[in-house]
Amino acid sequence: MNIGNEAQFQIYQMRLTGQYRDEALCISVEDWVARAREVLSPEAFWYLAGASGRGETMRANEEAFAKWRIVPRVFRDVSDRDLSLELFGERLPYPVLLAPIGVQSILHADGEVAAARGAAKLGLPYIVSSASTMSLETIAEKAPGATLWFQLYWSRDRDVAQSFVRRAEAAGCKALVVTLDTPMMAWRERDLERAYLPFLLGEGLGNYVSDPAFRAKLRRSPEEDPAGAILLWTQIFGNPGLTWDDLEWLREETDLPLLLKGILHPDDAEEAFRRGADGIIVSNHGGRQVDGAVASLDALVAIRERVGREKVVLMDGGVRRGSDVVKAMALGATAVLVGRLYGYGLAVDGERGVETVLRYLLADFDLTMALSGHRSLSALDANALAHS
Ligand SMILES: Cc1cc2nc3c(=O)[nH]c(=O)nc-3n(C[C@H](O)[C@H](O)[C@H](O)COP(=O)(O)O)c2cc1C
Ligand SMILES: O=C(O)C(=O)c1ccccc1
Repeated sequence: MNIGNEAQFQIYQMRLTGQYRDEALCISVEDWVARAREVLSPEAFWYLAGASGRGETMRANEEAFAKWRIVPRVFRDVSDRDLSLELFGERLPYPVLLAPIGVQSILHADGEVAAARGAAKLGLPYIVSSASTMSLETIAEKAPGATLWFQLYWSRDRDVAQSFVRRAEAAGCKALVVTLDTPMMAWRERDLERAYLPFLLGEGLGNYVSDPAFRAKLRRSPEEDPAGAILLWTQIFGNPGLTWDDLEWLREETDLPLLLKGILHPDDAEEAFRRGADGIIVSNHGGRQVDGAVASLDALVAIRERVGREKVVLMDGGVRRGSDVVKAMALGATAVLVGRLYGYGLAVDGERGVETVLRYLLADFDLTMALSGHRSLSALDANALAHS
């Protein structure tokens, strides 16, 4: 059965067999957000839900989807859908990946392991953040079925950056994502009001304190002197001095598919491919960095037009429902990443929450595809849409 019909059936089945548990079942995105808000401290909730500045870009990300409407087609035999795609030689069941989110222990005690396992239940790749609570190796070990990618915060310290790349390869990651929009944190008013930074609590350093190159820079071990490790981290985490020429070093450092995340300008998109990137992720970091930045979906349209049809162009920002995925795909995304959405699932119910919130997103996507007259991703293009 297709995932959409199956999920509907399951929900009604629960009611029929008396297993429907009101407190365990969120359906809409708004339900997940509201429940997450109940279970999380204000600091943790706003860490996840917040943005930079006025939140203009975060809102624009969602509103950009509303500027487009789907124009459904009929008489197209949609009884069986195949929404899979091939990406870097691997088949993905759906064009959806889990975006890197740092310090997931803030959201749930089982943190990244729960999220990676939830993703694995649906066969979706999980992108491990450089700033994960648990080390990449721990996540790989405890979520054995998961397809992992690694997100690199390119450290100012080249030994650490290089060591992270080696570890991503050794842990079996399928791709390397380099995030370029966060060499420093933006002006995040909610976090600043509370003087809240996870790292000050020693959280989010899982990949650093376990790293031989990082440890070699410390006079005393992180176990003996946690404050020393935090201090070093603040000094080497970001690297605002990077330029396009540095990419050559990283490109030679690894044979993994290399994606640049945080691209918004068509000129940068073009340059990325010219310099040997295998893909880009059109993203404004969920509106957490440059407030007032262009919405991801709008940037996607301009970038796809520039780089042509063949290049791998992923996008994230504002993907909340099935129709959003349909629209992004129709506008030229190779696949989309979801960020906060699975964060809410993780907060509400750990592994099961992540699996459920993703299952519902995919169910909605599948049903929207079917009802719009699309049986596969290949036939989906801007012809399927109209401006609202
Ligand atoms: C709480 C939180 C933490 C994040 N941490 C990272 C990170 O460590 N590395 C990274 O590249 N992006 C990070 N991001 C950005 C996401 O990968 C993604 O670009 C964004 O969440 C997409 O927007 P959405 O939340 O609207 O789906 C983070 C986002 C959130 C919400
Ligand atoms: O909050 C973020 O958006 C983010 O990218 C991040 C980076 C390092 C640690 C935690 C989150």
